[in-house]
Amino acid sequence: MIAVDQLSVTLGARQVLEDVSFNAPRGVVTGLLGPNGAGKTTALRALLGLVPEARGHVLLGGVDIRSQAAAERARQMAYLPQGGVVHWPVDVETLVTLGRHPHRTSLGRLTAEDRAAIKRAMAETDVLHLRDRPVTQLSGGERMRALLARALATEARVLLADEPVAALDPLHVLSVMTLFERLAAEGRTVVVVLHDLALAARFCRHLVLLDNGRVAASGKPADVLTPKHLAAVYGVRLVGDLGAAQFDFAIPPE
Ligand SMILES: Nc1ncnc2c1ncn2[C@@H]1O[C@H](COP(=O)(O)OP(=O)(O)OP(=O)(O)O)[C@@H](O)[C@H]1O
Repeated sequence: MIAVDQLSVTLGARQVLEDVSFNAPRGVVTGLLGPNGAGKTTALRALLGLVPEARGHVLLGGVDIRSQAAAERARQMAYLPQGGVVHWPVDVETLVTLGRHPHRTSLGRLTAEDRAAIKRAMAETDVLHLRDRPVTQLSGGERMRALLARALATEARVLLADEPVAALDPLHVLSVMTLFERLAAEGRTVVVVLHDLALAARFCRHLVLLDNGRVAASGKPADVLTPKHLAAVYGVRLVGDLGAAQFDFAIPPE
């Protein structure tokens, strides 16, 4: 669904991405991995067409994103940026409503479809009870969930999420990753930047491992998260099996 072909980005004097090629298929969650500074955020921003310095091609459903107007891209691709910073003291529901902006032809009244998408996104991220709270007064994890709700409210066919679970507690990590799995199973393309390798092994059926601006490995988790790759890219030794954690968490039944 997304095909990245020979993407290169030079920022200032620094080559941040070099001949990066990978696919993010529909129907599965793709994990974008790599150490700090490997180029993950730059790659996501280039997928969105937000890096003017980018060379190479990003195809969405076979169409080069450069041939699409920005408004069309905004309807097709939703983005959750890293860090969860919000400067305006707007309430959560107003923030989530911004996710509908690419669909709206005027700033007039919301349609029933808009309202349903906003409510669904807030329910899926467990922020309905926070809807009237100023975003600037939320905890880091609550704010990240509100920002995720904004991205989901767009109902784009592609979701790009940069470290979406870094600030979340174990239950919300599981519910957000499970939500990504479901969105992918429904036919969307979901790309998630993760640092938690065990989580990547568990929820991502496809992985792209970046190292110093290049693709070190891509494919199935078993082929990417090998002791050799982990040692070469992260400088860590794999102890045990990433797919067989000694203990685990699960979402309790209702
Ligand atoms: N505007 C810029 N000018 C010069 N170098 C930049 C610029 N933006 C990012 N970089 C560099 O590009 C490299 C990749 O940055 P990027 O944010 O894509 O990494 P990342 O893999 O997302 O890292 P992290 O895991 O720390 O979030 C880093 O070394 C960073 O310092």
